[in-house]
Amino acid sequence: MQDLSNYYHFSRDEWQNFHGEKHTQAITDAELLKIKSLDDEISIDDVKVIYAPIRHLLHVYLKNYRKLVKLKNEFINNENKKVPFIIGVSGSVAVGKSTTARLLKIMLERAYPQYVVGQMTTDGFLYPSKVLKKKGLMEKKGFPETYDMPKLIQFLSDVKTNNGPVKYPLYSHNIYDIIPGKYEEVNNPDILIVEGINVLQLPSNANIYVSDFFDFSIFIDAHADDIEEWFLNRFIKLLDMAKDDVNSYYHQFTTISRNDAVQMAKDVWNDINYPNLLNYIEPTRSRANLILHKSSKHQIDTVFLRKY
Ligand SMILES: Nc1ncnc2c1ncn2[C@@H]1O[C@H](COP(=O)(O)OP(=O)(O)O)[C@@H](O)[C@H]1O
Ligand SMILES: CC(C)(COP(=O)(O)O)[C@@H](O)C(=O)NCCC(=O)O
Repeated sequence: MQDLSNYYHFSRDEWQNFHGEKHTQAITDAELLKIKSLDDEISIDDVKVIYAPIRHLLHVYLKNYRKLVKLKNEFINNENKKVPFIIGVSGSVAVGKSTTARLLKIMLERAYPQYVVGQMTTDGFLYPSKVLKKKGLMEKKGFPETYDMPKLIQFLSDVKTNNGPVKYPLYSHNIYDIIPGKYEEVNNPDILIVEGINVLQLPSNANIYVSDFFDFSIFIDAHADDIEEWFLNRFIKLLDMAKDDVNSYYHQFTTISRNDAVQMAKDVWNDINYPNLLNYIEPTRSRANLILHKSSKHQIDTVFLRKY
């Protein structure tokens, strides 16, 4: 276990008091229901108890960030240009990064209707399967060397420079590869949420890191046994979705017995995703501003806020 003495530790009960609005509800029941209908997975209780205070904390960081950018521009006699506020979300494969990022996006959009809030994953910066095969890295997908990190850093630098739309490639779980010729665009956002297993890593041959572009970062933490269960559940969902889709990578696993398919997914967890978590993802946890620890069923039981 890493030393987390550099963090304030809060139980769920303690954390829920920090939503910042003394007399009014931080989030209305109608808002909660709308968020819930967009994602049945998230418990309303978590939104109220955990995410409303996070939104308030982000407001503090955002307000300070904007002020600092303005004062810095004044210092160097530059005109005050918008610089996107970037939030990084990290944690294991299948710990719930994209679900959390999606929820944060909705909550921030509601808090700041005047702001453009973007959300993306770093999956698109994995090398395409063709390249991974050539490098003998197909069985290591998700390990640091399977990402084109210089390309990701250039992308984030372009986003911060904010001189027009910036394109990035797209990964599909369905085809288990980068989608050839398909790009998504980040266009002048006020806030960008970037989620990925690799976003807090410090490659030894680099002098600039992905996290240098972050103005706030969150690590989602849980016991490996719980994450394995969530990985297997998601695998089963993907199998169900691929039953009639011959183009899906997962279709091949629908033609063998369910037990054999689940055994294969367990092997993927044990051989790839678990070692990746242990060796390359978990060691980055203590770099995050905020750590959300989940217990079984995805319920967040402890929140760690970095002191300095
Ligand atoms: N708060 C939550 N409550 C219930 N299920 C969740 C929650 N967050 C994520 N999940 C489920 O856990 C699995 C992994 O989540 P996902 O967001 O895809 O993880 P990641 O982006 O880290 O790989 C998915 O099946 C997702 O539906
Ligand atoms: C593409 C990924 C590295 C990204 O992780 P995720 O978005 O699922 O957190 C991962 O989903 C993956 O494909 N890992 C390789 C082994 C596997 O799970 O099939």
